[in-house]
Amino acid sequence: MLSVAEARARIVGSLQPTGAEIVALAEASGRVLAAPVVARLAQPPHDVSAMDGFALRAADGAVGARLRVIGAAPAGHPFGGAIGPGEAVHVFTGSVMPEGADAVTAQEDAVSDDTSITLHEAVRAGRHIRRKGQDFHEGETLLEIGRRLTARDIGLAAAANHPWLAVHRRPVIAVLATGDEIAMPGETIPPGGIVSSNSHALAAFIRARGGVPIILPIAADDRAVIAATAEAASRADLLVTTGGASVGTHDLVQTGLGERGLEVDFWKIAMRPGKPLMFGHLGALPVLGVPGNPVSSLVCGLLFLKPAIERLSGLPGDAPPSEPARCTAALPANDHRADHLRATLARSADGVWDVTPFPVQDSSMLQRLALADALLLRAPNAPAEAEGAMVQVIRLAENGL
Ligand SMILES: Nc1nc2c(c(=O)[nH]1)N[C@H]1C(S)=C(S)[C@@H](COP(=O)(O)OP(=O)(O)OC[C@H]3O[C@@H](n4cnc5c(N)ncnc54)[C@H](O)[C@@H]3O)O[C@H]1N2
Ligand code: MOO
Repeated sequence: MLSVAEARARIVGSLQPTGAEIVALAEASGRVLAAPVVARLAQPPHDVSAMDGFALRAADGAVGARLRVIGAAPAGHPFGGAIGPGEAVHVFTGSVMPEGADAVTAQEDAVSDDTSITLHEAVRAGRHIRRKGQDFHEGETLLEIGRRLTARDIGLAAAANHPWLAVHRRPVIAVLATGDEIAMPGETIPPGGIVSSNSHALAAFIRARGGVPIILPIAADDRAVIAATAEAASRADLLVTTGGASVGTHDLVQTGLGERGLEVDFWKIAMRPGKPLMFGHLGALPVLGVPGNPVSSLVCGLLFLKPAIERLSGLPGDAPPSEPARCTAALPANDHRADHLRATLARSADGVWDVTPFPVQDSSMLQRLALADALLLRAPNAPAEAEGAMVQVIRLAENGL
C-alpha cells in the first residue's frame, strides 16, 4: 500500500492549475496570482513632504533664520512657482516638494506668523522628504505568479494602479455521494438509511479552501447510475466520490466509473482512517474517491483534497502543516498504517500545546470530529510512547476543516 506522502505526491503531480481570469481588485483577495503585478507608476510618484511644515532650502536652514512664506501647497495642489533664497512654502504630509526646496522643517520646529517663519531647529538637506520611488519604481515586479493574495497585497496592487488582476479560476469540484442507504438532509430517509453528511461537509471544506463545490444528486448502488451521475461532472476540474470505495459487493464506484473508462492510478493507502482512498482519471477528469465513513472522508479531505485544491488553484499543494504538541496520554505501538487520532488541544502554562486523543476513535463519529481541534499523527510502526511524549499534530480549523 502507498504511504500518505506518496499518494499525495501522485495526486498533486497529476493536476494542472486552472487557467487565468481577470477579476476586479476587490474580488482578488484570497485568490492566486496568474500574472505578476508590475508597478504602473512610482510610489511616491514625486518627491513629497513627510510632515506638515515648511519646504525650504537647506542652505537657509540655520537656527534663528527668518524666511518669507511665499505660498502653500496642500496635498493634491502642487505649488506653481519655485523657492528662492530666504523663502519657504507651507507644505503638508504628502505635498509635492516645491521646485528649489531640498528640505522640510516640521511646523512645531519653527515659529510662524502669516507671512514668515523663524527656525528653532537646524534643517539639513533631505530632511522630511520622501523620495520619488522610495517605496517602489515604475516597472518593478511587486508580486509574483503563484502568490495567494492577502489584504496587504491588494493594497500594494491598488497603490501600483491596478484596478484588475489576473488570478487562477476557482477550481470547480463536483461531489458525488453514493449508496442506497443515504438521503440528503431533510429528505425521506430510506429504511435502514442515514443522511449524507459527507456531501455537505466536503462541499463546505471545498468552499473554505477556495474551490467552487457542486453537490451532485446521490447515486444509488448501481453501476449505471453512478456512471450517469458522474457524467454531470465532466466539465469540473475534479470529481470527488464518497462511499463505495471499499471491497464490499455494493462498493461500485470503481466498477461503475470503470465502464466509462476510469483509469485507476492507485487504490488503498497505508493510513487510518481512509485506507480505501482511490485516485484516477475519467478521461481528462481527475477523480478522487474518498471512503464513505464520515470521519474518513474528511480526514482524506484534509490530507489529499486540500493539497489538490491548492494545486488546481495555482499553489504548490503541500501537506497540511504539522506542529509539535505534548501528549497527555500514553500511546500504544502503532501498526503499519499511519494513524490520525482525533484530539483536543490546550495551551499549557509553559506555552506548549497539550494534546489529548479521544479514547474511542471510530471513523463514523462525527461529533468527536467536530469537537476535536487537531489530528494527532502516528507514523507507521511507531513505538509505544509514555504520557508526556512529544508528537506532531495537524490543527483542523486553521486548515479550513
Ligand atoms: N471487509 C472489509 N470491509 C471494510 C474494509 C476492508 O478493508 N475490508 N474497510 C473499511 C474501511 S477502513 C472503510 S473506511 C469503509 C469504507 O467503505 P466505503 O468507502 O465503501 O463506504 P461505504 O461502505 O459506502 O460506507 C461506509 C459507511 O459510511 C456511511 N456513509 C456512506 N456515504 C455516506 C455519506 N455520504 N454521508 C454519511 N455517511 C456515509 C455508510 O452508511 C457506512 O456506514 O469500509 C470498511 N469496510
Ligand atoms: O480507513 Mo477506514 O477510513 O479506517 O474507517
